[in-house]
Amino acid sequence: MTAAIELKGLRKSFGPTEIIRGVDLTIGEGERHAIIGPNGAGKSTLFHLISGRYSVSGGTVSLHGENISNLPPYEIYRKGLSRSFQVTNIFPNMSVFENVRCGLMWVRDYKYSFWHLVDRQKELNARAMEVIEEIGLTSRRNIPAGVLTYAEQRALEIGIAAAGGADVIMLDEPTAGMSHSETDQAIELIRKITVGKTLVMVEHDMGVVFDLADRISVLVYGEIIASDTPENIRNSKAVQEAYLGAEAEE
Ligand SMILES: Nc1ncnc2c1ncn2[C@@H]1O[C@H](COP(=O)(O)OP(=O)(O)OP(=O)(O)O)[C@@H](O)[C@H]1O
Repeated sequence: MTAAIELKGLRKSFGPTEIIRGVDLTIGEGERHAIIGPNGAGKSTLFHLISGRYSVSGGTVSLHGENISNLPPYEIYRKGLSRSFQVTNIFPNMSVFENVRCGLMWVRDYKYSFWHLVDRQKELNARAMEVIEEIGLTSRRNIPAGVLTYAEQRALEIGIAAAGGADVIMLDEPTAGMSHSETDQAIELIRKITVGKTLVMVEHDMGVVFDLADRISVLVYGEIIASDTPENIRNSKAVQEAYLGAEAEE
């Protein structure tokens, strides 16, 4: 298996408290991988360590075999890893179209000269329209993004995360706060938009996780206690005791 992401002995402390306590994890290219675990297990922290928002206290993060530990997020992005945020980070006063186009301008290896931009106007516009079509917002393309419904904003955000051509997409709780039908639509969108890419997501909704993920890692108190197929995770006694069982009892 070729690794899209490889974590080796990864550690993160905040002051004296160690939150991520030696994580080893390999996520294969083209895999859809979910990270689950109880509240406070360190899922978001792990997410931020991979995407470069937090510096690592120990160990390494590799992207396609290259050590990216402690690189700034924009450099990691240029190397092909794109992430969304739990809180939407679109520009509310800009139109849907402009938001997507803006995301596209960050395509890795893109040259940021003005003339280069002008040259690529048509190509950019056409690609932006394709992305908007993919996320089902064609009829909403000219309205300010801030006017979209919550679910539409999340779809836009997922579209922007994928638009730049990154081959590793990280989504933090992509269906949080959605209704059942919105969640179903989001699952389909994520499936569609990540074809041929690697997906890493943190998600609380077990329906989403078991529906989308090829493999699931279970993080408990900063350690991965299991990393396996959905079926094996569902049947794992250790996981049930540490996490799923505890949830079922709630
Ligand atoms: N910047 C920070 N400074 C200090 N402590 C932090 C920081 N970020 C997270 N923590 C602590 O690390 C622990 C893990 O938090 P984290 O948000 O990574 O967990 P999580 O598994 O994502 O939780 P949840 O499912 O509730 O979102 C928590 O005890 C939290 O208080």
